[in-house]
Amino acid sequence: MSTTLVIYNPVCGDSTAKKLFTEHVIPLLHKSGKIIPPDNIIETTHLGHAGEVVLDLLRTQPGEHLSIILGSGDGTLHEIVSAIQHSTTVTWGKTDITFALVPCGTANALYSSLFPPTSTTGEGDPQLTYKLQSVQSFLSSKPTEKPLSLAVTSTYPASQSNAKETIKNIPIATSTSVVVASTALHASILHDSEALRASIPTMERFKAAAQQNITHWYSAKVKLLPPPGIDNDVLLYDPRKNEFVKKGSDVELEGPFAYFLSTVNVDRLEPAFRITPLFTSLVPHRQSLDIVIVRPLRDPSISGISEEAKGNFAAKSVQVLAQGAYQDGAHIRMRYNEDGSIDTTSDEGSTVVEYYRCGGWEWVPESTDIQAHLVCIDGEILHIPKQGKASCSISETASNVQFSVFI
Ligand SMILES: Nc1ncnc2c1ncn2[C@@H]1O[C@H](COP(=O)(O)OP(=O)(O)OP(=O)(O)O)[C@@H](O)[C@H]1O
Repeated sequence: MSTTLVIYNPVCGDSTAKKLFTEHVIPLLHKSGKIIPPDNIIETTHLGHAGEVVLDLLRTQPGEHLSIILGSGDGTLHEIVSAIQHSTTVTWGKTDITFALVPCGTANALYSSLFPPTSTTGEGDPQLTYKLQSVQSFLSSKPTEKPLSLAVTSTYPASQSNAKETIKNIPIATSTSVVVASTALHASILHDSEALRASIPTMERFKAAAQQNITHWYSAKVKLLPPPGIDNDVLLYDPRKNEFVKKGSDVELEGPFAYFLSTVNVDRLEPAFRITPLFTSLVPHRQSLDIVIVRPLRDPSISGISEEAKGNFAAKSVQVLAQGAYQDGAHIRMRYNEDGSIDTTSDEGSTVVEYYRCGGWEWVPESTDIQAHLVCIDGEILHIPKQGKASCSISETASNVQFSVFI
């Protein structure tokens, strides 16, 4: 059995989802013969509402396939997937959910990765045409469905052992990303920008949060794990060859870190911010995470950890993001000259960014570094307990449910 649900978030992005759905999306569905009963058209009224609606439907109308026309940003999609991941009281039969995404959010990372803004075609209003591509695929006679990978991240307490048992591997919190799982600068910005929401209601709060954190170096140890399966390796991008090279079955990295961010399903976090560009230019053969790491001690002009060094390095972190990620992903080719300046044309010198492709990661923060204890999962913030750790791994399903997108 197949059910179609329409869900839109009226307050996401610039709050135009309701108008878009009333004037264009729902009439288009009806015109194409997809009559959606009013009870299956939901305007969300509160945080978490979209997840509640989907769980209710899975409980009352268990079926093999559910299509959701979703008008939102990435946050609402994350809520739906997380609600299903957390629904441990119910064992779902094998279920597929396919989303027809209508980008109505602020960033729309997933939509703009699947439909890069330059690909707009067709007649009429180009902006509207651009936004309806996934719905048009849903309505076509042979829709293409692209499976979504999930990145499941859990935080763990410090291992405690006594004579009888060792208490470990019981997560404190778990959340599921369809876009991003990060620590370091990105997690701090998302965390602090929420705290600034009341005093700076505009997007300027992200800039203010970045300024608060740009000089911080995050003390942690990292382990990268291979994708599931036999004979899989952690891969590191070699810009000279423009290919990934094998780095073995696990890779350990010492901090400090300025930047540590992994993505699934996307090459960008907003239309112009291509932070993991290789996801679309060197397409992965299997489900995996792309990770971008910046470790300041790779800079030849920095000999140790000092406040002065942190201040000097801040400009380079900005350069990686502003002249790299915002310039079509140019940061992956940046190298250090001997004096520490950044070169985008050279083939020599160590890379500024380490770009890995792998199946998961473990982040163990230094207990004295409070900021290193934050993890960002599609905008949701998890807190790693003191002496604990965070662990992230790729997954195909959440609670037996497989997700995909009409493309
Ligand atoms: N009626 C509502 N009132 C308040 N919040 C709502 C309502 N409906 C949904 N929400 C919440 O709005 C939040 C933001 O939604 P969403 O992420 O889709 O948009 P966005 O933040 O604008 O976009 P993006 O994630 O692409 O930046 C979600 O956490 C969702 O739970």
